[in-house]
Amino acid sequence: VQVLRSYTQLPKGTRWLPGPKGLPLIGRVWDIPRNHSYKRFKVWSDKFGPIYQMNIFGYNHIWIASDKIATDLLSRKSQYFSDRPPINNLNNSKDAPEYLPLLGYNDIWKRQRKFVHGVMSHSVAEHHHNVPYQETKQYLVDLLQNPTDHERIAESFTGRVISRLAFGDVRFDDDLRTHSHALLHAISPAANLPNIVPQLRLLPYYLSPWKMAESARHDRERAFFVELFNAVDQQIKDGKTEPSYMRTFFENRGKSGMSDLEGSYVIGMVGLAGILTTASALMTYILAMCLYPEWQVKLQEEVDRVCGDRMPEPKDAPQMPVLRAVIKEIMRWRPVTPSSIPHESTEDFVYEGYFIPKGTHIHPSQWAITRDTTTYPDPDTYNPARWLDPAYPTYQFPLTKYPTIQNFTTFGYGRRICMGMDLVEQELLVGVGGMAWAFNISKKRDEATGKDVEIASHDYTSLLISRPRAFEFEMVPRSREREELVWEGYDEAVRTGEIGGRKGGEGSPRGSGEFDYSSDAMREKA
Ligand code: HEM
Repeated sequence: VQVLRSYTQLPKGTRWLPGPKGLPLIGRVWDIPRNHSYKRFKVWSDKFGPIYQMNIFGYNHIWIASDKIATDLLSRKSQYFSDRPPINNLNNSKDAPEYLPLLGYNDIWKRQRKFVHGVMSHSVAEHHHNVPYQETKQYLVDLLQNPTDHERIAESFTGRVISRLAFGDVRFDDDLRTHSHALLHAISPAANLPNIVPQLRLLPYYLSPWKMAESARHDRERAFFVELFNAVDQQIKDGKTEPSYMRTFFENRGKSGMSDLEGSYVIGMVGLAGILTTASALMTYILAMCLYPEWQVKLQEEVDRVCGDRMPEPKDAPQMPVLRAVIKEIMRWRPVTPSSIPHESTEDFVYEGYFIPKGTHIHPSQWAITRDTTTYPDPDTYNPARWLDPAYPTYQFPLTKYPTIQNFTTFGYGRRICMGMDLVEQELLVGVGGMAWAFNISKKRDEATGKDVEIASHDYTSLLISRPRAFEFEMVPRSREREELVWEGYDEAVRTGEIGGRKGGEGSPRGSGEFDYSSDAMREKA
């Protein structure tokens, strides 16, 4: 029936997109690995072209490996391509007012997106109240003490930032992290079978381990969001004046058209969206500096020239094209969501003679797009020069403004483009800039052999938000003076109340001064 229907559906004068041949109904599902499936989709785009299709489990899917085609469809024709496919492991992801990024293209999404746009624009106008810069002081001190724990430390940094911005209080960072990991697991195809085989959602509750686990996760998340809502309510009653997205919700209660529960969900979701994504990019920076140390040297030269003895600040950005190039290349080289977040079409559409039926799932395949050799020569090499040198097709002038990560392909397209771009930019400017200012990062030296411990260039997790798996590296302060400055900046921020300081209020344990300040040796090595 499926095949027959597809033949009768094709309008006159149009044709189907090319694509891998498979069996009716299941397509080529056996050929799609559960881990790093985006690499398989790239192999097919190399074979079938920058846009191809395949039917899997009754759904028509299209993969796009070209920024131009993705822009043509998802941005220029966004009125037809702004829906989302359902996440089958969640209960009604398209219509329940709970998951803004996963909602269908409907009135609930429009209302929520408008509201979030309003609160975040205010935050952007206020330069996010300088929160990312302030929290970097703790980020650096945490790294100083325990660099091997950099994954948790990066998540804590982004968690503290969004906790303060969204809820006016730093103390929700840990819980936000926990819930964002749980949600990521629930929605990732590699972690839950119903996200690959949609028919599994038809199983009754008592036969479905996925439904049971998801129901428990959902209830915990709901309770947490309500707790956040009540906490801000209490802050306001106590006369605290921290600005926050939730506070804005309270101030406009009734005007946004959202119930209190919906408001708590929307802002809770923004909180969850803001943690693991940016943290992944911070982790990739460490990996990139181990593998391409020459860029650490170039970056540190710029940081020292522009900032000297102080940490980079957002206002330095126009004078720091190398820093912006290092960041943009992180986003290109190892996209945070390499499989992308798919869109769904709401109307039949004909693109250059090819028929795209309504209900098609569209994947702007970030892995393939960022490996398009016409735009990115030698794409597997981490090379920030492609943003700085006029010899490359991606170079843009003036360097006081470009490169910028705003609207970059890895933030998606059209009406569904990421809402956190400005915040990400700030966090990475100060987070990456701060690391370059404070630390030398390098491969770990094997004491026994005296050689570097080799690390993989691409050993990344397979969840929707991808990050490097644990790898060995060294991160040491660039000098005793820099270490002291990191502590001084932190102490000062705690003293003036800019940041809360360490949990439990035990004050700042000073560094031991035990580091091997091998910056000169490292530079030579680089
Ligand atoms: C490196 C960091 C980040 C990356 C790479 C990223 C990437 C993305 C992508 C690819 C999408 C889907 C776009 C599309 O469908 O075309 C998205 C949506 C979204 N992002 Fe981000 N994101 C990041 C950080 C953030 C942060 C920090 C926040 C908020 C604090 C945020 C909030 C959102 C929201 C609310 C959506 C849903 C938009 C919608 O469906 O209408 N993101 N992001």
